[in-house]
Amino acid sequence: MRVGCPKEIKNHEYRVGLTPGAVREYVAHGHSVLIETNAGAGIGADDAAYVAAGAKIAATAKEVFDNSDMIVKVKEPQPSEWVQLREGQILYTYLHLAPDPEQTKGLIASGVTAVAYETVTDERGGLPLLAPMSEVAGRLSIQAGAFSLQKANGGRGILLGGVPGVTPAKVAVIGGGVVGLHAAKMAVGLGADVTILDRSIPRLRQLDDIFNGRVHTRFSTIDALEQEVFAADLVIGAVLIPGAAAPKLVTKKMLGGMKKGAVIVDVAIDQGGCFETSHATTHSDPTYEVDGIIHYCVANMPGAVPITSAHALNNATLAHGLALADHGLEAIRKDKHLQNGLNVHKGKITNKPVADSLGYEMHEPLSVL
Ligand SMILES: NC(=O)C1=CN([C@@H]2O[C@H](COP(=O)(O)OP(=O)(O)OC[C@H]3O[C@@H](n4cnc5c(N)ncnc54)[C@H](O)[C@@H]3O)[C@@H](O)[C@H]2O)C=CC1
Ligand SMILES: CC(=O)C(=O)O
Ligand SMILES: [Mg+2]
Repeated sequence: MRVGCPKEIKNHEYRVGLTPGAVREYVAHGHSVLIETNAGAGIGADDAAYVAAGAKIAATAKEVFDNSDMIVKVKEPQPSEWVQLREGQILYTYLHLAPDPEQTKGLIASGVTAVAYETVTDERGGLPLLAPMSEVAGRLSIQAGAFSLQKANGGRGILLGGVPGVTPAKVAVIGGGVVGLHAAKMAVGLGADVTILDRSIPRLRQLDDIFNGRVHTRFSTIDALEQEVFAADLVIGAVLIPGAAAPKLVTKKMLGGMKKGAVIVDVAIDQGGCFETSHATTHSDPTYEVDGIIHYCVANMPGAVPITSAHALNNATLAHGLALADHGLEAIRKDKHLQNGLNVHKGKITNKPVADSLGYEMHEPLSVL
């Protein structure tokens, strides 16, 4: 198969869909790989490194889109990209369609077969292609929150860990999945007073075991949420209902009960966000204020640390990527986890949470493939 990888064009997105190491694997499987010039610059991989791995270099994104049977990317296609996709081509990348009706229309119109990293599943009920970026974003969320809490950055002016004789800041993490776990690890490491809220009691048990008393866990009711959010200096939004738009758990009214200068980092923003007042921001202008509360809502947080993120992402995407390149649509037909990843095929929506969120008819993957 002809596999292509354009340079990412989203704001401050420095990751790349294929690292040179991944290219070498595709080439070893007999595929040809076309990389847009400078696609790996953000991770320190120049064109020569890709040529050494067996790729050919394309001068433009158009050349990549025109000459590839499968496009491997990181972020959801931007408008200038989705018009270059076509029927018969496979798109393998993050999509986050539920909160993005425009992109969904673009992908439907293109006829492309789009596999979304974030809805591919595994045998243990996890989301293996989302998990590495959730690890990164969870860890980054505390760095972003700590920075935003500094007075000069609009925050309350409190140090997460305090100092001897002064109590630490309170951090509330809403959603104790992968993002929540990694956010809590960093916050605990910095010495903060951390509470994790989740709706899953088995998950709260697991977290209690992992942290061995170093975090508080709370079942997430409206009451519990309100109490923790009102008490917090930093709130991390980390809930997920796979494929679906995030539930708005913290309302605008609740901001009134929070401490002035408190910070929220809504990591779930790529699924629309779990704060009513969240809207997506970019790395160039990551925060804004509503009712005295600083909001950080960057939808591609891992793009800020592309060396870590691109390698972690490629580790996770390689096996299914090779299966798609080796077997084309047959790879999806014979793997229920790739069927869960299929969001759009030949103009039809094939993922139920996406269809339900946006009001489209749902088509079972096997009925359209
Ligand atoms: N902004 C960014 O750059 C990035 C955003 N993300 C996003 O972060 C979000 C979280 O991802 P993961 O941690 O991997 O998901 P996950 O599935 O591992 O964890 C989500 C957790 O939320 C919990 N939950 C669901 N509904 C809840 C509710 N009403 N109250 C409390 N907890 C609830 C679930 O029980 C689960 O434990 C996703 O939207 C993901 O796409 C991930 C990576 C990067
Ligand atoms: C998951 C996601 O949105 C990201 O890594 O940018
Ligand atoms: Mg996004």
